[in-house]
Formats: sequence, structure tokens, C-alpha cells
Amino acid sequence: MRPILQVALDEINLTRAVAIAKEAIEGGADYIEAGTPLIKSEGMNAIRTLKDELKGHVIVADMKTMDTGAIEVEMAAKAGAGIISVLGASHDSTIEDAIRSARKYGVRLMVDLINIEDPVSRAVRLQELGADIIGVHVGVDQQMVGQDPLDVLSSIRRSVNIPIAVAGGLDAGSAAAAAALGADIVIVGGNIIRSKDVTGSARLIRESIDKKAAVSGKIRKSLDEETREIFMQVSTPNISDAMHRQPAMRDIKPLYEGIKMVGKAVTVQTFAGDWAKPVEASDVAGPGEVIVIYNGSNYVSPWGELASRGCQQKGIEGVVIDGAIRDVDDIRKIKFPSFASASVPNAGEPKGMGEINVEIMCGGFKVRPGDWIIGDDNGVVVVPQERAYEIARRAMEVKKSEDRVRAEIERGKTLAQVVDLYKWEKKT
Ligand SMILES: O=C(CO)[C@H](O)[C@H](O)COP(=O)(O)O
Repeated sequence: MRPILQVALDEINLTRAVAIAKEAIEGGADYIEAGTPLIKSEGMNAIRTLKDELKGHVIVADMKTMDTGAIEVEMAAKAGAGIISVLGASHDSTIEDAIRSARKYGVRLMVDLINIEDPVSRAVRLQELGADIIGVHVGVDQQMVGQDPLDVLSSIRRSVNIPIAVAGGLDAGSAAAAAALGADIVIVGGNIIRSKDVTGSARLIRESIDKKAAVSGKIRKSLDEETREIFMQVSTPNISDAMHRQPAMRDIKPLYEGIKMVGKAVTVQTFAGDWAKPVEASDVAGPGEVIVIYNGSNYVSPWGELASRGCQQKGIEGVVIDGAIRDVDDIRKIKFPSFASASVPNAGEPKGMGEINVEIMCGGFKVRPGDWIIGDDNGVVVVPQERAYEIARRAMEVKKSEDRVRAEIERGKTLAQVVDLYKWEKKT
């Protein structure tokens, strides 16, 4: 039997969720899941509405129940769900009572292994308890720090013989790999529901699942390479949103339009106009790095075109100056990504005060050597190195959501209508 494609509606607006579900069905989705955020936002009404609107399709209630298993299964079953999820991390008594309730109401119970330390032995135990489906699942937040549900799928497949569902950031390639590794149900959320073309994305994933492409021996790029690649694709507003709306470096502006800069910081602490350490930093920095300078004066410059040329030849990504820059016309001509808080014609003197690669303040932000610096036409943001991969992944999720909202606006809605603004204003 060909694997089932289940589309997870991780959405908070029911009207949008129904529209997205219909588009996904057109592309080949079999089961439609009321995602946990949708259930929390709209309650059992979400299940009832999906059941009414999507005749002939199994509706899955992703309840993620942790306690009172029987009551929650009863509620979702009565609303029209055919499969209901409980968490594998719950006590066995919760699972057993949920199973009794599932049997009584003629629905299947999916037990979700999200965040379980030893998923293989828990899966074996859940099979003994009578679970109908094992959910191998890496949650959205776990995906952002690099976890992958396919890492444990084969071992679980070898250990249980009941159906297995797999979820966790799957796309066309990993969905096909999941099917090839023995998944019976392939669950896809973000990569379908946040796509500009939901039907096209669902179709692509449906086709690749059907081909069950052999698991490629894909060599994973280094975390730094992946991080850089993602930062190149997202904007500084996407990154700011991903960091709970963190502001950009204050008063630091791009030198020209169409600028894009991504790199790790080589920092310079210097003093008004002293250009020795800034220019020496171009000998320290290399490809993939950005020189970030605190100079402390908007009236005398520690940097200009000649320093920029030297950096460009070495593959240094750009420069950010809390202070003044000069030769802006020439720097614009060679398009060396540069950001500064002022421009002046006058240079200072090379006195040699200050230090390279120490913690500095730039545009009101602490910057340490190795922190990620991303600049574009909107400004410059700093991402702490420890969270760079996670923030890059979260920024990509922001971008995907915006792509979907943009597609809905292009079909004639306003932003307020698409995001249901009035309903979601903060109540005081
Ligand atoms: O249950 C979920 C999150 O807890 C999601 O529905 C599931 O992970 C599928 O979505 P995605 O493909 O975006 O990971």
C-alpha cells in the first residue's frame, strides 16, 4: 500500500486552514490534521468544520494529550476525528485509558514520540499497550536546533510492526526518504501549508513519496555552511522577527542600495579617527568574515576605499562601522558591502590604539568575535554565535510564512484580513 500523505494544519485561523486544506487535497493529500495550534485556537470546532468541509478525508486531531486521555479522545472522536494523538511521554495509565476510549468510539490512537529520550524502547512498550500508530516526531523547535526524525526511523521500524507516522520538517526529499525507510504515514506541515503554491508543493511531495527515492547518502554540510546559506536567503526583517523583533544596530546605515552581507565578526575597538587597528583587521579577517569597528566619532573616519579594496580582494564580506566612513562614492563603485553611522571626507591618524578581536559595542549591541553579522538595505543585525543556526532556521520559517501571506494578498486580501488582525489584538 502506498504511504499516506497527511498535511498538518499548524495554523491559528480556521478559515485559512480550511482553504489551505482544500488546496493540499487538490495536490494529493490524504489525511488532514488539525494541528495543535489550530485546536488550541479554535477548539473542537476546528475538527467539526474540517470534517464537514472535507468529506471523505480522515481528519486527524493532533491533541498531544498528556493527561485525561479518555476525555480528550472522546471529545475529538465525537467532533469527527478518525485519528487522535496522545504524547508517548504520558504515563502508561493515560495511554491505556486513551486506548480504551479510542476503541469505544471507533477511532485510532497515534502515540507521539516527541522529545522521548529512548524512543525505540518506548515504541516497543507503546505497541504492547495497544497503540494503533507510532508517531516518530521531531518538533518544530527541535528542528531549529538541527534534529531530524529520520535519524531514529530505521531503528523504530525494526522494533515494531504497527503503522508508523513520521513528522518533523519533512520536504520532498526527506518525505521520500521516510517512505523508503518504511513510514506508513508521512506528515508534512510547514513545507506545504506555508508554501506560495500549496497544491503544487503537496503534489511534489506526493510524487516523491510515491517514488520512494532511495535514501541518498547526502553529506550534510557543516553547520556554518548551512547557517550562511540560510542567512543569504532571508532578510534582516525575517531575522529580527525570528529574534522576537530584536532591533537593528542603531543609526548604522548601508552605503548603497541592493546590499547583502553575511559573515562572522572580526571586531575592532579603536578611538576617534585612529585607523591603524581597523586597517590591520583586514590582515586578520578572511573570507566569510565581516570587520565590525567601534570608532566612536561621526566626524573623523578610520576607513575608506583603499582599505575596502584590500578586503574585497581577500574575500572579506564587508565592514560595519560605529563611526564615520569616507570615499563613499568609490566604495559604491566597487560595491564593497559597507555600513556606517556617518560619512565625512577627512581621515584620522594611524596611532595604533585599541584592539582587534575583543568584545565591543557597535550600534548599541554587544558584538563578540565570531558572532554573525547580517546586513542588507534595512540595516544590520547581530546574531549571537551560539544560536546562529537556530535563528537562521527560525528566520527561514518567518520567510516561508510571509511567502504564503503574500500569495493570499496577491489574490486580493489586505494584510489585516489575512492575519485576522482584529481578533488577535492583545487583550488588556
Ligand atoms: O506536530 C507538529 C509540531 O509539533 C507539526 O504538525 C509536525 O511537526 C509537522 O509539521 P512540520 O512539517 O512543519 O514539522
